Amino acid sequence: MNDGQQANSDEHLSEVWQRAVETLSPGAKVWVYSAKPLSLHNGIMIVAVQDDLTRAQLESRVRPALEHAISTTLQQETRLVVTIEPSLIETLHREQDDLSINRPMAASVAAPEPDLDDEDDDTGDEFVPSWAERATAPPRIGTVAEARLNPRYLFENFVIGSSNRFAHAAAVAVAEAPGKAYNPLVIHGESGLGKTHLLHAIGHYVLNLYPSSRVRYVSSEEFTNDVINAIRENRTAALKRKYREIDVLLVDDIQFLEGKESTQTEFFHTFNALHNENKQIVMTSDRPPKNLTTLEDRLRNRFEWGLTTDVQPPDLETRIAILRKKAANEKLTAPADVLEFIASKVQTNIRELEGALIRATAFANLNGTTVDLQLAQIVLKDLIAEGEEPDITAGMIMAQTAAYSEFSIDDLCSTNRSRNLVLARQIAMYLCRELTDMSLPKIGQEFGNRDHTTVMHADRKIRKLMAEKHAVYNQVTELTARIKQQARQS
Ligand SMILES: Nc1ncnc2c1ncn2[C@@H]1O[C@H](COP(=O)(O)OP(=O)(O)OP(=O)(O)O)[C@@H](O)[C@H]1O
Repeated sequence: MNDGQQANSDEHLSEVWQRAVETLSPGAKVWVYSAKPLSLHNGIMIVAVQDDLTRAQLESRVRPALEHAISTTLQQETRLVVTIEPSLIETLHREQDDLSINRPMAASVAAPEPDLDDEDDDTGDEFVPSWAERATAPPRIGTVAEARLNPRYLFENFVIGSSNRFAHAAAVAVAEAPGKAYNPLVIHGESGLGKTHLLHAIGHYVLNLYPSSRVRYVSSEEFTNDVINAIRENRTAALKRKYREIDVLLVDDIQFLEGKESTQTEFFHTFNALHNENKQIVMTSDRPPKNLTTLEDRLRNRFEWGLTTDVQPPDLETRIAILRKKAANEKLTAPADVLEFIASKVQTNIRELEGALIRATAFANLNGTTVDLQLAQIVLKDLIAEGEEPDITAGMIMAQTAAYSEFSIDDLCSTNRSRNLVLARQIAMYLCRELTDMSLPKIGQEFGNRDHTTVMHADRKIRKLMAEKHAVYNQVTELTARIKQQARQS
């Protein structure tokens, strides 16, 4: 982004913010008068206030109204992240003196961003992220960068789809303003869906943005071992230094803390020490914290202080995009029909998805041949049989959607066009596309003999809505889970 574009984007940010503020009641306006919008990226607006009290009031009283107003203006569901900038008071006074009140202040946060949203960007190798230019900013704190991060787990290599869009946006927000956006951030989801990738990506991003910050990545198992060894060898002071004298703590798989009493106690104190100092904590888990039932209440409770977000299995388009990116990054050659075949067969675990691609290309390499569809089908036969999804029918999808939306199957097939019913019908059509092998005309037939273009339109519309509206996304995700469960039982 050049200077002119940056100025335009600052102006846009400021305008969106002002419009939202104008919709507030006079009582609510009191809490936003000194707030400053800093950045707007991927459905997250970061706003700075000068102290904890203002942040708490803004979060509890004004947030819903502001989010609603901003989302309406932008026509995109937007979350507000409130950060604290104590220097804001002075800056405000200075700026008011200058009569340039609307100019965003925190250059380090509002500077141009890499286009993280571009799912088709396969030019990762040449891409120089704009934060690389900012990396010369004065060190924020500390002098040692401590991280063992996988160099491939970068935001640039992470393909965004409706299944992970929110988790990705939250991760970027946290990486841009550690300790200020969401603290702690917990990302949960089933195995192989990108939680560790996002955790490492946060670490890389922070280290690029703030080269001297101290980032520590640890799995819960390593943390447990460290605690056990420290106790045994009487080195608890060193343990405390290791985990408390850092700026960003990234903890993978916190479900493994369950049932480990002394580790939980140590983690509790570590958490408190870091959180009190506004140091960032990010954790991953295979379940939401509230379902970590054998974790001490006080820990579970703290895990819910910040933001909890999930990653879901990716849809077909995202799976294909992930394979394309993987093939480009690893210089693997596989034609489009092979990628589509693998993506259509391996649906629930990205690690397995990548594994299938690597297996097919490795087999071809070893045999001095190239990968084609026939070869992929033979090589992956066993893996695909294992991972086969239960058979899902249009009837199941319609029955579950009808029950969920409180309409009847007849309603879904009728010509009635009331708003809620149209949405439910379109979701059901979309799910037929996503979860079955039925052709467009066949789906149309199932829904009261509709034309295939109606199904195509529904499919496109729901994809778009899922990317824009968290409510629709959640609805579709929940319905998908119910349908799969029914299919498994029948
Ligand atoms: N959205 C994505 N784009 C590109 N690659 C992805 C994406 N999601 C996951 N991957 C890749 O899939 C593999 C598995 O991801 P990862 O290890 O982060 O999963 P996880 O959720 O942490 O699993 P587990 O709970 O088993 O540790 C990694 O190689 C990762 O790079």
